[in-house]
Formats: sequence, structure tokens, C-alpha cells
Amino acid sequence: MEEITIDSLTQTIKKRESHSHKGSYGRLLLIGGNYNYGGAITMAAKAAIYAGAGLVSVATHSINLPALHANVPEAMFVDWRDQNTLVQLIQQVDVVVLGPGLGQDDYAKKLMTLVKESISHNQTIVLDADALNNIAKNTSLTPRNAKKIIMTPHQVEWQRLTGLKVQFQDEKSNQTYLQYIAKNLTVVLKSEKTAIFEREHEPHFIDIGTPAMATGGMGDTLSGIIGAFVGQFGETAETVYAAVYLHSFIANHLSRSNYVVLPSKLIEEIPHFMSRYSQK
Ligand SMILES: NC(=O)C1=CN([C@@H]2O[C@H](COP(=O)(O)OP(=O)(O)OC[C@H]3O[C@@H](n4cnc5c(N)ncnc54)[C@H](O)[C@@H]3O)[C@@H](O)[C@H]2O)[C@@H](O)CC1
Ligand SMILES: Nc1ncnc2c1ncn2[C@@H]1O[C@H](COP(=O)(O)OP(=O)(O)O)[C@@H](O)[C@H]1O
Ligand SMILES: [Mg+2]
Repeated sequence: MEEITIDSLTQTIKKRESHSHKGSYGRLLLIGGNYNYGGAITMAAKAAIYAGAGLVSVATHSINLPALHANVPEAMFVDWRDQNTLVQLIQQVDVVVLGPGLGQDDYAKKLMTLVKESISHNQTIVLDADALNNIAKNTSLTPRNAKKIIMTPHQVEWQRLTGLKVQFQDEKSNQTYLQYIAKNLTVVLKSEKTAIFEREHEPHFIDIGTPAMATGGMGDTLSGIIGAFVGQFGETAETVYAAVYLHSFIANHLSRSNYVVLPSKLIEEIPHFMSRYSQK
């Protein structure tokens, strides 16, 4: 396994071109936030916007609209019951982030079917949280038509997907299981030493995470950062390494003076850290 270093940031985060516009930095759609989990999708959306995504839409339960706009006025909103608008939007964006706070009820599964049927081979999809839990129960919900699938399970979600118990999740087994899930798959296996697996790639890991990150919403935040990075810098493994590194690097920095690192505080720091570690 190869360790990801701070160089991944300067290699990935490009200087912005003066003739660019918001459309140059990725159109993102985030889908999630059932009535009891609005915070998850709000954190993911805010993280994506603060990580530089050019245009961000959020498809969520309508009960979340006031809180979403109070926290992230930059985000556009779609009522996830409006399936016509949703399908059009799925077809227009570069990246879909599906799962934070999505839930596992019948309508959540219906949304996953809609995404699976609408997404195409020039788009990337980031699957997190309940998107993974729903796939674990029914593998036919996997959006195989996407150009690239990036899954971000924590160890228990990976166990649900693969059947591999946490204590048996070693490098070789994790790498082997990729092929059973989908082709064009990247897995970000989150733990105290998050590792990234992609077929025919040496697995990579970070060693800068901290237990100060062990708080609800920290993974939702990561899914937004990954989506934004892919939208701006391409869907390569290196882009994912940089997004994963940045997330823990900021948390590590904040943990020096904070017992617990709140996702909202981490998100506020993203533009500053991206400026500091971008190509000059
Ligand atoms: N504010 C919000 O709206 C939040 C909503 N959330 C949503 O809640 C839903 C359920 O997700 P959860 O992850 O809480 O529940 P899960 O049932 O998927 O897993 C969490 C359980 O696994 C255990 N665990 C063991 N090893 C772990 C590891 N390495 N990393 C993480 N957990 C580990 C935890 O202690 C916990 O009991 C998801 O849709 C998620 O997006 C959470 O993200 C928390 C915040
Ligand atoms: N002890 C720890 N050391 C390092 N990183 C951690 C630790 N605990 C949690 N994290 C990180 O915090 C994030 C938690 O993700 P997840 O469990 O999906 O949270 P949530 O679903 O609540 O948003 C992951 O990036 C994980 O690597
Ligand atoms: Mg999670």
C-alpha cells in the first residue's frame, strides 16, 4: 500500500483560469436527505460548494428546503418527488452524489432506480451511506452505466456490501472484492486509516485522520468534497486521493485546538486550504 502525501493536493488542485465560468467547475447533483436526515445532505452539499463545485443542485425531501437554504443559499433545490425534473437534472450534470441521509424506505429505492436508469457513460456517481446499504440488499440498484462509480463505505457498510467481516477486511480481500461489485469502481474504505482501492491500481491510504473526526456527518462531508473534486479535476484515482487527503488534513489541523472537529467547521476551512495548497 502506498501512502498519500500532501503532494497529492498541489498535484491535483489547479490554478483557476481567468476565462473560466461556473460551468467550468462541474455541475453536481446531490440526492439524499430523507425527512429525518436533512443534515446529512446539507453537509454534503455545503462541502461540495466550499470545495469549489461550480453549480450544485440538491434533490431532497421538501421538508429540508428551509434549512438547506438557510445553511447553503448557493445550492439549488429540487423536490425529490418531482421525478420529471429530477430525471432531466440527472441527465444534465457531470457528477451525481447519491446517498447521504437517503434512507432505506421504498421511495429511496425508487429514487435509486431512477438514477440507475437515467445516468449515462459520461457521468461519475459517488455512492455513500444508504445508497450503499440499499445496494447491499439489492445489487440490481447499482448504477452500472456510469463512467465511474466511487463508493465511500465505512467498514460496516463495506461488510454489508461484501459480506467481509471488519476483522477480515485486509488489503488483498478488499482488492479482490472490487470485481464482484462493478467495473470502473473506486472504493474509499473509511476507517481510522482510510484506504482507496481501484482495479489494477496499487491501493493507497492516508495516515493523517484523527479520532476527533468520529462524529456524525463527517462521511457525508467527504462525499461532497469528492464530488466537487471529480467535477473540477476529473475522475481519476489521483483526484480521489487528493479529496480524501484534504478532508483528513483539515481535520487534523483543527484537532490541534478542538477536542472534536465538527463537519461544519471543517467545511468552512476548505476554500482556505485549497488556496494554500493549489498550483500557483
Ligand atoms: N445529521 C444527519 O442527518 C446525519 C445522518 N446520517 C445518515 O444516517 C444514515 C445511517 O448512517 P450511519 O453510518 O450512522 O449508520 P450505520 O448503521 O451504517 O453504521 C454506523 C454504525 O457502525 C459502527 N461502526 C463500526 N466501525 C465503523 C467505522 N469504521 N466507521 C463508521 N461507523 C462504524 C458505528 O459505531 C455505528 O454504530 C445514513 O444515511 C447517513 O448518511 C449520518 O451520516 C449522521 C449524520
Ligand atoms: N478514529 C478515526 N480516525 C481517523 N478518521 C476517522 C476516525 N473516525 C472516523 N473517521 C473518519 O470520519 C469519517 C466518518 O465517516 P462516516 O462513518 O461515513 O460518517 P457519517 O456517516 O456520520 O457522515 C470517515 O472519513 C472516517 O475515516
Ligand atoms: Mg456515512
